[in-house]
Amino acid sequence: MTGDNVLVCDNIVRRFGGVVALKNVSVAVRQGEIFGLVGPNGSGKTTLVNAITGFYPPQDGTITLDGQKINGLKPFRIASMGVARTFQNVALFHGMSVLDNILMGRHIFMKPNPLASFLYPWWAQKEEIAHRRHVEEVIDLLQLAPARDEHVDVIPLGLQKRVELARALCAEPKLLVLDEPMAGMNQEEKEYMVRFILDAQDALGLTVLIIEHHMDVVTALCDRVLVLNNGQEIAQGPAREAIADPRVVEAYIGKPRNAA
Ligand SMILES: Nc1ncnc2c1ncn2[C@@H]1O[C@H](COP(=O)(O)OP(=O)(O)OP(=O)(O)O)[C@@H](O)[C@H]1O
Repeated sequence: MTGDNVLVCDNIVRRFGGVVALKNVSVAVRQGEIFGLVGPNGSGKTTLVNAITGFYPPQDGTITLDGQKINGLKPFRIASMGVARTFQNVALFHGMSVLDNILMGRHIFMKPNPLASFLYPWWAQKEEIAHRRHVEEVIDLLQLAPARDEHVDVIPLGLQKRVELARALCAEPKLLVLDEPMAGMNQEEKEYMVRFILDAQDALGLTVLIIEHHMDVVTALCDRVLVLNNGQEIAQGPAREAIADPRVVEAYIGKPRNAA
């Protein structure tokens, strides 16, 4: 699995005590695609994302980003190599505005150098303007301008999730990892979010790995999917085909009583 793959996970194993959360899971995400991670509750989706982002490194197997091995690296190192992430439960900085939260996405590019800033203030100013320009582009893309000065604690959940997406986009990721970006949203909010993700992919040429439970969202967004059950792959391939696989249907709704 090489070529235009941004992310390659090869035979990933992760145990928690006696629970084997991932059993030899392999997946490759291609440049520019939206790849879905699907499966019933407890099937290992978040564990795989945690392995990729360095929160729970795998005990076996290899993970590479653009051909570079990343398993074993700390989360901040993996983030600085170009993996940005949103969380199942929104993780924004409380007490701060929408704009300040989004600006935090640029921190991986900020290398404070007081001496350089003192000697060359124009240089620091130029850098600040470049950060602002990128942030404004993302704000426009996700239509967040009307909410930019609001406190994140008082805006609706759908908007909070959009702010989290904006913050991740500001990191200019090679790989954007979205953990259930539609969780808790109503139908209208979900449709908006699908549109924003597709627009962002189109404008910024993103590569996305997304955990998603809503099958209408999966088919609207994903080029390909990996379906997990009990920590193992049960299907992988184009979204519509994979989720129609009888093993996937069975994992979600169970076997009919009269089946052999
Ligand atoms: N930190 C942990 N400690 C112990 N067990 C864990 C831990 N994280 C995950 N597990 C176990 O690993 C298995 C897979 O969990 P995981 O959260 O990856 O599933 P999931 O597919 O993301 O589920 P959901 O859709 O409900 O979020 C479960 O049995 C879970 O209890």
